[in-house]
Amino acid sequence: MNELPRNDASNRVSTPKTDGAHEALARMMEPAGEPQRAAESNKPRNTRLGAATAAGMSTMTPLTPLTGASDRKVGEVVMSLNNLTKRFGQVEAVTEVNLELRQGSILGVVGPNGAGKTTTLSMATGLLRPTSGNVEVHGVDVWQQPAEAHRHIGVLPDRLRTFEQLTASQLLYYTGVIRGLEREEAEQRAASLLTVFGLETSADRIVADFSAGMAKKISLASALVHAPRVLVLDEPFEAIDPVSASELSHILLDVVERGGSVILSSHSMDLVQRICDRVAVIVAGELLASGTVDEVRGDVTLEERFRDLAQGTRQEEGLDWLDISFH
Ligand SMILES: Nc1ncnc2c1ncn2[C@@H]1O[C@H](COP(=O)(O)OP(=O)(O)OP(=O)(O)O)[C@@H](O)[C@H]1O
Repeated sequence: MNELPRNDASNRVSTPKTDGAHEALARMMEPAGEPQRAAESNKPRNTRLGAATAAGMSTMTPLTPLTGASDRKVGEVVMSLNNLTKRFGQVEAVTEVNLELRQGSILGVVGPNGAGKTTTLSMATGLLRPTSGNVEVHGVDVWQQPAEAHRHIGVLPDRLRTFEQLTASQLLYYTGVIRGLEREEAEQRAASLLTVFGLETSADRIVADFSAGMAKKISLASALVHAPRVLVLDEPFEAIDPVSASELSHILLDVVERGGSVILSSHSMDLVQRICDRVAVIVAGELLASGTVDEVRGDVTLEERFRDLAQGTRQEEGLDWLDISFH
């Protein structure tokens, strides 16, 4: 059983004992050729996974106890978006976006509504064909060798498309099998992921009956089942309650500590600032800033920087006419 954090400053670095789920996630995320990392999974860690969900709910302070993202050591480039452009008829949704994701990094993509975040991430994962430009993951072109590329990528798409008439447990199992896992391995991983995401008690429920947040969690679990090296997550925190958001943050931190890499979009500057080491700001389809969070925000908060960049393209318009309604 996990040791639960106390509701004081001492829970900023909790030291949970590892449980079966944690071990399973460790095994799943283990990059080939680095067996020593598995042994390290027994060390006390600044992470909590789903097994303590219920008991932790009353005591966790969402989004506070995370280690400094800016100190994160990142490695080689694992995904590169090269001159990506997408046109929908007359609309140029994305214009020549260049981005790199490095191993062990969490890259946050931010931008106002309609900026082109989903379009960019959809092109990155092979869901949407670029008008021009290309995407490589571990040196494999996503559009030229889709099967090979998809072995490396786990995707949480914007609009959840899933086999929702399956139970949660079936969905994870079949996703694992489709992704090439042996049946027994798929079964084990499905059980582990249900625990990691705190969905054990909903294992036999039909996914169509899940709430928006639960549906997001099961989709995220599905994205992890084949232990991809790169996770591409479109708004993973949308519709997630603060406690689950905190747990999800820790899961993502666990993934990158184990050698994975994450690119995610979010509207929460606070969250991006806390868990991402790098950030990219897209406005009106163009990449206006990218780099470490500190580089991008400069001497203001990320939110202020974001507002400056986003408002630079927007016309001021008042609602003076609305006064009439209140007279
Ligand atoms: N299938 C499509 N057909 C036509 N236009 C599209 C299509 N998909 C996206 N667009 C347009 O491309 C632009 C970028 O949309 P996108 O969904 O990538 O923005 P976003 O940054 O993800 O927005 P949000 O934060 O609101 O989710 C918008 O102008 C949108 O209307």
